[in-house]
Amino acid sequence: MTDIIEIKKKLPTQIAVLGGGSWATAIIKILSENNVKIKWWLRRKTDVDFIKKYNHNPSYLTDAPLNPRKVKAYHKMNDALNGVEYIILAVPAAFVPDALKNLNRRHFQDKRVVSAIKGMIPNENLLVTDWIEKEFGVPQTNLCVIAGPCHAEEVALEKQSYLTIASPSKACAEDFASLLNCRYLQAHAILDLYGVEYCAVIKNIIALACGITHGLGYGDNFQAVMVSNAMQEIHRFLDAVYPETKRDLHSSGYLGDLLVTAYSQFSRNRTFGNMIGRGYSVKSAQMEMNMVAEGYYAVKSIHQINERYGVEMPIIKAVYNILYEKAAPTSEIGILKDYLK
Ligand SMILES: NC(=O)C1=CN([C@@H]2O[C@H](COP(=O)(O)OP(=O)(O)OC[C@H]3O[C@@H](n4cnc5c(N)ncnc54)[C@H](OP(=O)(O)O)[C@@H]3O)[C@@H](O)[C@H]2O)C=CC1
Ligand SMILES: O=C(CO)COP(=O)(O)O
Repeated sequence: MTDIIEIKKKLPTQIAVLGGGSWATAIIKILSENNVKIKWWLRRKTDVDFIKKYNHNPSYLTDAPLNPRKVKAYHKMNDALNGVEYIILAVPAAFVPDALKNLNRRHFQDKRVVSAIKGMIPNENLLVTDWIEKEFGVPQTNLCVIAGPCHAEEVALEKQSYLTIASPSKACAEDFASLLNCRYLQAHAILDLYGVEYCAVIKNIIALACGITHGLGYGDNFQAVMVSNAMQEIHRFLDAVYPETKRDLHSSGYLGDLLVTAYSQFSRNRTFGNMIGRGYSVKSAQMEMNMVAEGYYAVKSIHQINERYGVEMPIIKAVYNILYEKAAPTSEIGILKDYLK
């Protein structure tokens, strides 16, 4: 009996990763450092074939080698989900309903679901974990999110990084965090699922705002004040929507996540905002970027959710007006200037 338990302990954990972008690729690289088997679903058959042949993602983090003993690529999602303990979602939020449209509750039964997504499901204005619970009946105790200041590009370079794994279930968060710890990454578990998830969504909008102001010619002095004000904005919103007395917004899962995205050269949200500040239209900025800036979709959801709560969120309002109401960036940021202190 003891022998059987020991053998079971040594069996690799089977994990499905859904999504073929930079973050999915980075997460697979991290997980491959541990005792796991990864079944990786990508939407393009040509990408699946390329990975099988060359053990690299042809389109994102193309230099990161993939370990073929641990990683198998699939084009059929059903095959990728077969027999796994964890399902990691790494498709940008706006595409999640379409990507999962052929799945049902059975596919999620008795599995832990990890959202690596920092965005909202548009139209429904739901956090990804809320949507998964609603659509597939996954209990909250089997849900967690990956957050924290971590860009895929730095993971690919094995630069020391940290992640925060949040779940209302301590076991779920700790078990998953233990699968990520490796020589260049530390993951820690916390219990504030919604707080972390909302903060990760809103910080993308703030990074977009930082890009807009940079594009308009504002400097570091202005950005520092805006980021400080943004943290207060996040604080007010979370207190209204999901109050939690033990939440420490200064920790890296919240403030750290905001800082890295607001300041990093790798941030898609900041890059997208910068183009808007420099005079690109939303359409042309999207076409030029070829990667997804979640903040573009998220600002609409947060703006609409906040219509119910009425929290003072001048930065969110300015970004919403610029992206969805065709307001001129110069005048919106001009108005914002008077709010900030
Ligand atoms: N990149 C990062 O450093 C981090 C990203 N995140 C989050 O991870 C999530 C995924 O982002 P990321 O990997 O960076 O995105 P990328 O922009 O790198 O890649 C986008 C991915 O989405 C796929 N996609 C596009 N349209 C669809 C669709 N209709 N159905 C299914 N898949 C589609 C693309 O496929 P194709 O190539 O075939 O077009 C591609 O695989 C986001 O929520 C992001 O905020 C979180 C932390 C860090
Ligand atoms: O969330 C991220 C890093 O923590 C990625 O941010 P961007 O999507 O702006 O690149």
